[in-house]
Amino acid sequence: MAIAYLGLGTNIGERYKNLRNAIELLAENPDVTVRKESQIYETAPYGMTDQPDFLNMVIEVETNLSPTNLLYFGLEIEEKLGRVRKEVWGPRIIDVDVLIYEDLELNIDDLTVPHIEMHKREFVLEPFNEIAPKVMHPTFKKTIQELYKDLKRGVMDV
Ligand SMILES: Nc1ncnc2c1ncn2[C@@H]1O[C@H](COP(=O)(O)OP(=O)(O)OP(=O)(O)O)[C@@H](O)[C@H]1O
Ligand SMILES: Nc1nc2c(c(=O)[nH]1)N=C(CO)CN2
Repeated sequence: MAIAYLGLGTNIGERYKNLRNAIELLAENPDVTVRKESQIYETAPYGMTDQPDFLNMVIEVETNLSPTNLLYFGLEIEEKLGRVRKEVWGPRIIDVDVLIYEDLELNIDDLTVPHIEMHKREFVLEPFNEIAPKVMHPTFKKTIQELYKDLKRGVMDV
């Protein structure tokens, strides 16, 4: 069993329901146990700012799925909930990102773990810090709490 952290985001339709549906689908998989859920945060759009506000949260799962299969399962959930991929960073019914998977550092075809942008995103680090401040980012060798503090102070050395 591995511990992994997933970031969920939505800014179209019934946003609260989209998050609940995604968690329900994750929990229905016998190879995934949802262990912790952060609160739900309403966040201003990052990157492409001309789009509706998001609801974001981070969850901790225990899983028998490999990192790649966890990614694929997340993509399956996105499809089931009706996400149509239009533009990178654009509006979405649900986005499931694999943030951290144990202490693995992976850079393979369609998966980079830890998520390549996670340390720059308050909408990820704030909920992550709420449920798992002591988890170590394997590349930067800093805890989530440290990364979150750095981001808030505007430290750009990571
Ligand atoms: N850690 C990861 N978690 C989720 N997707 C990843 C990860 N690493 C690479 N990817 C790839 O990125 C693609 C996600 O594209 P997507 O359209 O969701 O990007 P985005 O959500 O707009 O941007 P971002 O991934 O920066 O949040 C997936 O198809 C997947 O193959
Ligand atoms: N606040 C917020 N902004 C975003 C988000 C998101 O989940 N929350 N996801 C994006 C694409 O991955 C781009 N911008």
